[in-house]
Amino acid sequence: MESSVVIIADNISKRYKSAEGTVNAVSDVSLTIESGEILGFLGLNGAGKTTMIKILAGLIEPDEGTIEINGSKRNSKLKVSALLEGHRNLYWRLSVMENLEYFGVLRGLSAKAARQRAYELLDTFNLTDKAGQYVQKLSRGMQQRLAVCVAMVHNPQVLLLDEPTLGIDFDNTQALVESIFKLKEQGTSILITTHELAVAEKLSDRVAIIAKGQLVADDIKPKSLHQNVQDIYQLDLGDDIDDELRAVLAELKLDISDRKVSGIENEQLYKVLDLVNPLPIMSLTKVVPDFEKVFLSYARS
Ligand SMILES: Nc1ncnc2c1ncn2[C@@H]1O[C@H](COP(=O)(O)OP(=O)(O)OP(=O)(O)O)[C@@H](O)[C@H]1O
Repeated sequence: MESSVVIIADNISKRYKSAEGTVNAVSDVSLTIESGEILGFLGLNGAGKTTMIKILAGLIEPDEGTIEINGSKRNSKLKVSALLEGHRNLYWRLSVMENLEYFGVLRGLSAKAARQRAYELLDTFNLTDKAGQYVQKLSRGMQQRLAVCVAMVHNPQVLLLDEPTLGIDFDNTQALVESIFKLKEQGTSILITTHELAVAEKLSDRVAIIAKGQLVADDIKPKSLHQNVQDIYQLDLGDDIDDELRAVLAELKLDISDRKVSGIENEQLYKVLDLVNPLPIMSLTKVVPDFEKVFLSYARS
């Protein structure tokens, strides 16, 4: 299928004025979201991700630049739906189904159409058995999954998700990742911000990176996110490290505990394996590089 562009953000800038001065939250950012893709939009805290999402969703106006949705300059809030970080747009005293019906009708669906769409979404998000449950009785992770359903109830073309997996447990994160993938398969274009590299890697077709308000990359293949960062290894040994060996390893600036050596860089690996000999090696693991290191590598390059 040939891809087409759904959103074009062209030279967007946004400044905030406060008592301390002016913050350039977003500077001259141009970005596209293509039909049916998941774009990972990554950056450190304060990089400008939420500001950009609010602009794309038409919730705030940029100081400069334009947003084009399906070739039209007019921003349509119905075509683009956003779930902002920490905002669960739910009524706690209503049931799951009542929330979906209420928000569906609010956004222009008939009650019947809202209910039908609600059943489809609950199926996609594995929440069908919770339809009658009060929201306040759901776990945090389920509430978050329902919040994404509510954002999707009127079937927007584009979904913007700001840190959707923040503060939810592993099982709910997995469930949410799978459901987001299903939304993509159903034709929704999605932009997602996350601090979890594994989530970005699993979901994104393409990754864009923003640092201090500026776009530093917009076409990274998720699997090559780590390309500028050295591999780091952890070595687990079958016997205790004695004081003499500990002193030698400490000189290499490694993290050492009784039977474990971590923080080993690529070029140190063979030297470390030589030094620990004859201690038995139980395992040697490549550690996923830390989020900040990956981002700083792009921000600096
Ligand atoms: N309403 C506001 N008034 C003043 N400054 C703001 C406002 N909103 C955001 N900022 C500032 O703009 C910059 C970008 O913030 P933004 O929330 O867009 O970043 P972010 O990448 O989403 O960060 P996080 O990951 O922490 O949510 C930051 O320096 C922030 O302090």
